[in-house]
Amino acid sequence: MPDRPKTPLLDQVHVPADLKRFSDAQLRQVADELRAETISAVSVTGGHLGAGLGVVELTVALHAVFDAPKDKLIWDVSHQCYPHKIITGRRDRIRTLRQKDGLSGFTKRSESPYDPFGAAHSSTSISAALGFAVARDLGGVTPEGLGDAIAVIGDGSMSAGMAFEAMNNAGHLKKRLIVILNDNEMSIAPPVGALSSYLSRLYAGEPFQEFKAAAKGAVSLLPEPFREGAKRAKEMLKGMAVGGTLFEELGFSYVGPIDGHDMGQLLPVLRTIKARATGPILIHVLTKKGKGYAPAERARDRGHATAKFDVVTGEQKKAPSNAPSYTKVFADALLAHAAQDDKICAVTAAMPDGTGLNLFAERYPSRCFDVGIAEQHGVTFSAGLAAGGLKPFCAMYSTFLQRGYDQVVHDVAIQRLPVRFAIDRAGLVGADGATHAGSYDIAYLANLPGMVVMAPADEAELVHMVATAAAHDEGPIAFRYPRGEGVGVDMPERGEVLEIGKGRMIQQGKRVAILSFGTRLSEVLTACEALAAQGITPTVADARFAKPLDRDLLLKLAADHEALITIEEGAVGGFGSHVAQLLADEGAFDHGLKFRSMVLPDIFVDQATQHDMYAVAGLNAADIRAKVLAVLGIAQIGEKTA
Ligand SMILES: Cc1ncc(C[n+]2csc(CCOP(=O)(O)OP(=O)(O)O)c2C)c(N)n1
Ligand SMILES: CC(=O)[C@@H](O)[C@H](O)COP(=O)(O)O
Ligand SMILES: [Mg+2]
Repeated sequence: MPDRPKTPLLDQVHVPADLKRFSDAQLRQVADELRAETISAVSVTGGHLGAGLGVVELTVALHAVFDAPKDKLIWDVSHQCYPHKIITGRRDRIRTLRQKDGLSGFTKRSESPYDPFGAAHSSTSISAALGFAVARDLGGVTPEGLGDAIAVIGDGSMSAGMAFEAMNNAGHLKKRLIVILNDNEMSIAPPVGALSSYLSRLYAGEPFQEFKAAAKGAVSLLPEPFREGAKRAKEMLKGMAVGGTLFEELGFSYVGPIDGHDMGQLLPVLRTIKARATGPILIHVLTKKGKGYAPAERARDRGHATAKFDVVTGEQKKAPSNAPSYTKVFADALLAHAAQDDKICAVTAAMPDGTGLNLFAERYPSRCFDVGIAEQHGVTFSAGLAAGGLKPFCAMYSTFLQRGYDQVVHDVAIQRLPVRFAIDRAGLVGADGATHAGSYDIAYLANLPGMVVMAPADEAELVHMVATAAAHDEGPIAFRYPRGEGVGVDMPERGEVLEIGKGRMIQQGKRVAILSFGTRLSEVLTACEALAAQGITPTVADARFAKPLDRDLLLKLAADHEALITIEEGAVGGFGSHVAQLLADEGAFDHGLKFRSMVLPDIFVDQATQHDMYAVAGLNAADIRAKVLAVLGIAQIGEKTA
């Protein structure tokens, strides 16, 4: 077991109230110990390291000054919440982070009263905090009471429209509300966009102590030692073109920037604001992502997410890979098409590395657009690019595309614009858990008129689907693929354009047919090997398309077998539902066809390995085999037929 750091003061902190006994000097030491404990814990679990290290001092200061759980501390995205978890009664389980039956890697209401609001998708914290503030003032009731509402939001997350919708509303409502802008000049990748440049201009070249306190009276919110500097800063501000910060224009008092690693600044500012704030206030805190751990500070992503690692060397312990990831296969295939067709361009919403578009950006910088955390804009921007005659590949994680759904419907589908949706992280994703599961895209896309929806069974199929999407100019088209490695099949030299709406036969069998959509096909084939030992040979087909369906293939499978099973890595309402609808409409059930649809269960599956999550979902080879036996009425030893 790796050595645990010595943490004499932190050992005395079981709940945040324990911090109140400490002097400011001791709180500084608690922060140091908390940083060491965070590094130690993440070294054995892996996870989001850099963001948490950047807010260690802020976490201690907030909990020392405010009174959680009565005061509602809401972490945006909440990938920075590990230090918060350690000092809110979960230290004993911190080395179970992101594992099956362990602590979630994000805040979660069901996990602790100190997590008043769950998150994992970004830019929700100000809206939620404003809701708490209004509930407090209108006599709302929670078991812990309702005090201050404090949102901590990063500079990357601040770029999303939703954050500004909340600021706009909060400035209007004028409730006491505290927003802490944690500005580390980083998103997952270096942040992009005009807001990022604006934030940099707010503090460029000035010492932290010279607060730009709000022209509208925030100077009075500052503790004495800071007032003089603040007044000087205010004078300076008057001379600047901005005249006041954007946040002030939105109705917030603005305090900052302050050094988020200096408890000597954090504690007095927070105490004064707690004592005096009346309306909405934004505190601009400057931090370093990865602070205090050299390998994270040095890393390109500032230690945003890491595998397990050696604390001394920082070396990550990654399992060797046997096949390229789906992400890399997509990225390489897209590059090959982009080399032939200069109309191809690519859009990512703050996930260049995660979607593989970092490679595209390197090769074709003028045709690659990182729009920041702005999925709604990213989708409609892609629609505009398509309307303008380009061929945009809008690459987003399934779970984040949810945020741009109206744009998919209203701006893309209704106008039949040929946006190519490359949907990564489809299905269950593992350690990030339910918030990041790509469970719904088949259902929410396949119901849209004119939308083509594909899923590759393996990485070679993905290459064909990229080619198919590149060639498809008639309307929107989507292909979805999972997190992680492919299955290790031979790769085609170039992608082949698939016939829209046509599936393929994999093996001919009898009695039961299994129609797979996506990468469960390898589990189906494993199940078939086990069934072969029992003398059962199912027919297996790969649907390739959930929309449009291969009507001929479906009707043939229905006609030639006594049972048909569909399987997909998606929630109910997707592929299987569309198959059932078609078969019902065609009368295929009128003569006794047995039909089963294997989909994700109607629960949010908690984090575990992808394999274990699929076991919970009942979509692994053993479950498929059991389903085949059950539908054929062949009881397994110790089991009933279904
Ligand atoms: C809606 C949405 N899109 C994308 C992401 C992926 N994501 C997680 S953290 C992150 C960067 C956040 O940057 P910032 O808010 O500055 O926090 P930092 O990591 O710098 O502390 C991104 C893009 C997300 N969680 N939610
Ligand atoms: C917090 C967040 O949303 C991202 O950091 C996410 O965890 C990335 O997931 P991948 O590891 O699948 O890229
Ligand atoms: Mg940031």
